[in-house]
Amino acid sequence: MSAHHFPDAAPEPLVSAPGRALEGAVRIPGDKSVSHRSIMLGALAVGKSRVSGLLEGEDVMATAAAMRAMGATVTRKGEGEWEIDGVGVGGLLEPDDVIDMGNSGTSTRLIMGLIATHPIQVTMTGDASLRKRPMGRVIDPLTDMGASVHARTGGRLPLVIKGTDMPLPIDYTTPMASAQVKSAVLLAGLNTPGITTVREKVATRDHTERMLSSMGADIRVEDGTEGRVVKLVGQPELSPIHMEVPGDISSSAFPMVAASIVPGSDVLIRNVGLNPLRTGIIFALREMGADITVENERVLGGEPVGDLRVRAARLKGVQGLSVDPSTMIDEFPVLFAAAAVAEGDSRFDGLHELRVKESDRLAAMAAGLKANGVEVEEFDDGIIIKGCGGNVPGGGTVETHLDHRIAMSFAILGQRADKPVTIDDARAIRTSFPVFIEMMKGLGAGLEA
Ligand SMILES: O=C(O)C1=C[C@@H](OP(=O)(O)O)[C@@H](O)[C@H](O)C1
Ligand SMILES: C=C(OP(=O)(O)O)C(=O)O
Repeated sequence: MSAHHFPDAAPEPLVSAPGRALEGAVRIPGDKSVSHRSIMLGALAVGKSRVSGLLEGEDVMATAAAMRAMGATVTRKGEGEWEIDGVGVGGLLEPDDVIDMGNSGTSTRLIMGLIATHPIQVTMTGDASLRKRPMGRVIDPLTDMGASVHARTGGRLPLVIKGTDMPLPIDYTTPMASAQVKSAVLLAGLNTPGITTVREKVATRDHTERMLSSMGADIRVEDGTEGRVVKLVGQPELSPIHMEVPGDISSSAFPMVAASIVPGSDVLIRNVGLNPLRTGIIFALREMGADITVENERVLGGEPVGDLRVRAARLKGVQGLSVDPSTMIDEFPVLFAAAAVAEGDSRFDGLHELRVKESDRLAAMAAGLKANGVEVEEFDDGIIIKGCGGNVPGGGTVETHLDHRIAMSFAILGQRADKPVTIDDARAIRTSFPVFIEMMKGLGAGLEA
């Protein structure tokens, strides 16, 4: 059960200080984006889906609970082994209580898409972080398709969404680079007669498209001069999924940065998902001088995977990246930690989306870096970080604002701090990477709960 069910429960601080050089091989838990989608789409298939390597973090468990509340049978068979008995497209039932999405934006926005074109009414809520996040970006297109939504001011949770029994296909251009918005519209398009079209100026992660295609849906993706166009033919019969979820590259980013910045480190990260719309962090770190090699490339569950070997390197600052931010959107906080240790200043921009994640990640990183003696300048859509060219001073306490990525980023930064870095509350780490602390300690990191 997630932390917000115990609002009075004590926070769990974490102290990070240098350990030894990081060494060893690890297998990162399953990809969060793929895990969510495997449960949602398994729930809409006809028959029994089997998924292994599922991420058993709180966010994915929120998705599982919601799909159960809407009639699917979602069963844990063993560690990471799950079975989903689908109700078929159009078969979702009205839950008899509020559904609680915890800390998870992906669960909320994608499931809103599913509800929008089923004739059911659902009340959704979430934790203090999720209740601050904007849902207008999905409310707008889902309303065009026929759903009605009553949300709190600013399109915020809790909200009531009433799906339509007469859905209309739409041709929608996403106003911001967001795989969640794209996926919400495509999932709504599943129970909509005709062709639903989503256009994006820059391509975002395409796990929904890949999984739907593997399940037999008629879905076409075309890249043109104005970006990417995805067309889905509605009301398919989806065959069940049988897949192994690749390791989460977003989680891998933490040991990747740690091994890069701790002198003498040499780490092998096995089985990492290398979908080209997710690999920005590898290129960004290499632009800063990191030593990362990809070995043993193969395909798993319709997604490319490989092993990453990361050796310590002297990182240098960068003035803007040549990498598209949407290919590494969740990895910026830990990249900022790398920039704080690097030699020379770094400037990152075009990152307005970071302000609407589990926390305002530009503000939270700027505050935490400053508290630990790093000079930064935060601006509207980015940040300038003055690299320390080695250890950061440290000694500060970081406010995580219920944001797992902020907590983990500072746990990594503490590995190169003169004085320990204190994280006010590490509980949010369970949303995406429950074994993080244990795994990092196993590699040699100095972390004390
Ligand atoms: O579709 C997904 O699984 C996700 C999309 C991204 O969000 P946006 O679509 O808001 O950019 C990302 O930040 C999130 O962690 C997962
Ligand atoms: C932004 C994230 O997730 P979500 O939007 O699903 O809460 C994340 O995991 O960094």
